[in-house]
Amino acid sequence: MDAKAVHYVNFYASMNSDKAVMVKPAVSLQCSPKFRQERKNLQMTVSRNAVRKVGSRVELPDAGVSCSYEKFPASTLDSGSLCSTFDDNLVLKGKSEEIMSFLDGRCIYLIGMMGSGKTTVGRILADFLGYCFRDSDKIVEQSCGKSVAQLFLLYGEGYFREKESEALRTLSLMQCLVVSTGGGAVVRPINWKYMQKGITVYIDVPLEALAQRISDVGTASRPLLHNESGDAYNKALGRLSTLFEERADDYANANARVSLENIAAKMGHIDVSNLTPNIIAIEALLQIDNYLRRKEGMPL
Ligand SMILES: Nc1ncnc2c1ncn2[C@@H]1O[C@H](COP(=O)(O)OP(=O)(O)O)[C@@H](O)[C@H]1O
Ligand SMILES: O=C(O)C1=C[C@@H](OP(=O)(O)O)[C@@H](O)[C@H](O)C1
Repeated sequence: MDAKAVHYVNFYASMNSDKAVMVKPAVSLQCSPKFRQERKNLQMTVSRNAVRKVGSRVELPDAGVSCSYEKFPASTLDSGSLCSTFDDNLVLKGKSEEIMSFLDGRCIYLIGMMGSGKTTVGRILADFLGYCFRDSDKIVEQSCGKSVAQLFLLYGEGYFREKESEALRTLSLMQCLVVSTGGGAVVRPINWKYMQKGITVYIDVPLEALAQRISDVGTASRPLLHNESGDAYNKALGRLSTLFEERADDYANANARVSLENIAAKMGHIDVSNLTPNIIAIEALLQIDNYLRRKEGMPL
């Protein structure tokens, strides 16, 4: 049977967090309509290599999914590499411990469009790295005693940008922070200067997924999206597209990039909306590790 007949494979495996042993691997698959009749003849099996512990570090095992059709021998699906869902916390812990000494207290600045998950993912990273989490929008709000939306309304965007730069300057004097920056912080060169002692990580989320998230929660707290006409999803998408065009080159300057499309492709997902904040945080740690290794001339 042609592997392309298989739409996607859901692979689930979990790890016993004490013994770092993967248990209960399971698999299910979705076929294209043309092959649904044949589904009963299709056998899926999951094989796994042992989890390796090197010191305190847990190495992800490879998992193989093979597919046999009626009496034909099993062959490994060629529909892309599959990455299993392990105990995320264990992986986050292992990877954080691994990069901690390389990081040496340097701050991590998360950059990316509004709604890209900088706050959500940032809190997870801070937790596992033993860092403090800071949100530059919140610092501005506390120092001015007004919400971001009020500041835009009362004094305009320029005033907010000044306050945002002040917040980043203050943060640049500190160590061991994960900072969620405002989506537009990247457009001012001075802000890059403030972030340069740390590591900048761009969370790259397709605009359609951003528009979906933002229209789900509403645009009241995001003044740059608030005045468009049309339905919530389309107005968010239109405005995000314009802003992204203006900012894409700035985001590309980040030290590391976390692309949700790349993660989804690695995991065999079709849709980035299936990616949990933990999975994205794991990818962020991997990309930070790669950046630090490249910088030190170490093998990846
Ligand atoms: N991986 C994810 N999948 C689905 N929704 C998410 C994900 N990450 C964040 N969200 C949701 O998207 C919205 C924006 O996330 P947030 O972390 O505040 O983004 P940012 O700080 O970049 O503006 C929130 O409602 C949050 O719960
Ligand atoms: O993209 C932007 O220009 C903005 C993003 C917002 O922060 P989040 O990215 O945290 O939503 C906030 O700073 C302000 O509304 C402007």
